[in-house]
Amino acid sequence: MSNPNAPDGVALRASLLGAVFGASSVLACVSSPAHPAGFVFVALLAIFHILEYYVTARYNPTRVKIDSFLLSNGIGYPIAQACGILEFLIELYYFPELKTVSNAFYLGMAITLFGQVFRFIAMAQAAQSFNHQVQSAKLDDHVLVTDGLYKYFRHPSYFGFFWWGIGSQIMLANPVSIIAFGFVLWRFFSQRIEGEEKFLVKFFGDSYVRYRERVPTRIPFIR
Ligand SMILES: C[S@@+](CC[C@H](N)C(=O)[O-])C[C@H]1O[C@@H](n2cnc3c(N)ncnc32)[C@H](O)[C@@H]1O
Repeated sequence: MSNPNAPDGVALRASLLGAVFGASSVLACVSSPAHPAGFVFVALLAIFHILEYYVTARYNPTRVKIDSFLLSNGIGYPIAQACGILEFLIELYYFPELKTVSNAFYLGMAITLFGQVFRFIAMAQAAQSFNHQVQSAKLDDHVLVTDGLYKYFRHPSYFGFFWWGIGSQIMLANPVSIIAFGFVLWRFFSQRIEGEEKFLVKFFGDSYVRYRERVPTRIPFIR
């Protein structure tokens, strides 16, 4: 069986993501100053995956593994990101004026960065209770987290990623993907939260039921 935390596998992924981040950042600055959104998007995507591993390693070191980069996160995720990039490229070809730097670019980038920081803080605050795979059996060190962002948002890391995804499509000025990402992410988190909370009620009983009554998700239309 292959080692889920093989140092060579970690080093390879970290270096490749770092190289993608560096190259896209340089290209965003030099190669197409009027249309940097595609390169900025790739740079932010690389940073997202680097931080998924970094925050897990820093705040949840007993659970970190190669999968913490979230690079093999089911087929739906790469398909969705590829569709966003494809829409961007098609519209860049046919309607280049749509993709020039505008207020939407800055607004989208700000929303994406906000979502990134939010998720980072949530993962750090949940620490060993955070797990990229929804747990169906309670581990000994799994405690109910109700402080920090969790005091005001019931699922802050999902809230952060929800806005990361929508913000990235606003930044790319992708009208179709803004709507598609909003719908797909909403449906995904709606179902995931429902399933996750069944286990949280099983693990923490009344404490979780009371917490759920008190604290909303703040993801639109998911109480
Ligand atoms: C990917 S993490 C997401 C955590 C949370 N849903 C969020 O968005 O910040 C999934 C794991 O977090 C655990 N979890 C979710 N909310 C929790 C809480 N308030 N306290 C402790 N563990 C929690 C679940 O049991 C699950 O195994």
